[in-house]
Amino acid sequence: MSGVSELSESDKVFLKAFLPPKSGTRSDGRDPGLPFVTLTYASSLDGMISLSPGVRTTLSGPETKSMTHYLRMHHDAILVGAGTAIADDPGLNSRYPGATLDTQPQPVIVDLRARWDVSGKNVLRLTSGRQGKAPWIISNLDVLPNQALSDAGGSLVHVEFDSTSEAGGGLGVPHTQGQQCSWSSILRSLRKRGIGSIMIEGGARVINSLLAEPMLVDSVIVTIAPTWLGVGGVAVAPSPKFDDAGQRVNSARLEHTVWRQFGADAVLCGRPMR
Ligand SMILES: NC(=O)C1=CN([C@@H]2O[C@H](COP(=O)(O)OP(=O)(O)OC[C@H]3O[C@@H](n4cnc5c(N)ncnc54)[C@H](O)[C@@H]3O)[C@@H](O)[C@H]2O)C=CC1
Ligand SMILES: Nc1nc(O)c(N)c(N[C@@H]2O[C@H](COP(=O)(O)O)[C@@H](O)[C@H]2O)n1
Repeated sequence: MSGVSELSESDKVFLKAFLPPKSGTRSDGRDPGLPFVTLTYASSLDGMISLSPGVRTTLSGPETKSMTHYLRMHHDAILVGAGTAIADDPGLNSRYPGATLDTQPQPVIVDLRARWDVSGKNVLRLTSGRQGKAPWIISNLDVLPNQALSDAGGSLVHVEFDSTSEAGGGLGVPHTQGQQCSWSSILRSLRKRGIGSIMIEGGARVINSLLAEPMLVDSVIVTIAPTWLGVGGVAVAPSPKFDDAGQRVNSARLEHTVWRQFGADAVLCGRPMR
């Protein structure tokens, strides 16, 4: 049993405006070289997404879990960072009723330093059972680092390092977190491979850096669970932002927001203010 059930018609209507347009590409005439990007995650009331770094933590209830699998089915790809792949061993497929191999999202893992060993992991188990697609790895390497991955049909999406990242964190991420690729390069490379829409699930580093790049994000869908994870959890907290006068301002904000209750959880949808 997957524990994923059909959404009600009214739940689907609530989500509709925040889903990628049918063609899978942006509808507003802007950059056709970028996919439609949905940033989506589940948060506690204290803004945490897991109990501590590297710990898989269930926040979504059955209704919001079903919503996540509905959203996955409506995107061409689903992306997580290596930290999430290592911590969660995610399946990265859609278990929504009626999902077929054709409607499965393409799993994408950002793993520049080849930290994630995919051997024996859930995503490959699902690939071999034809319940999901073989993952793509975003890396600046030239060949896939893992034999199990190439045997399963996975592939490498080569993206160069962002030349500004060592100097100060080109994605609004402190430079102590090492070299990185620009989100624009990652997303453009995926678009060139036919990805018209992508659901980005996390983890914290991925979400925080994307919140600093509102031009790249089309929709944000956040599940808010009625619980506090407490000090020491992994927080969604983008880097501080300053105006031209050097005054601290809000790091990011949503507009056109709508809220709805799904079981015990609240779901917030909005568009990043640019
Ligand atoms: N509640 C929720 O909805 C979710 C919770 N999580 C939780 O988040 C935690 C993991 O978060 P983090 O440790 O922050 O890891 P993460 O999943 O954000 O991955 C960070 C890693 O991804 C790579 N990366 C990300 N962006 C990059 C870029 N632009 N260029 C180059 N490399 C890049 C780097 O290897 C980096 O170390 C886990 O505990 C997981 O359970 C993860 C997803 C969703
Ligand atoms: N929507 C949501 N709610 C939670 O409570 C979560 N912990 C997550 N985590 C994300 O889902 C991935 C697990 O996916 P599978 O069910 O194994 O396919 C995990 O890696 C996070 O990206 N999401």
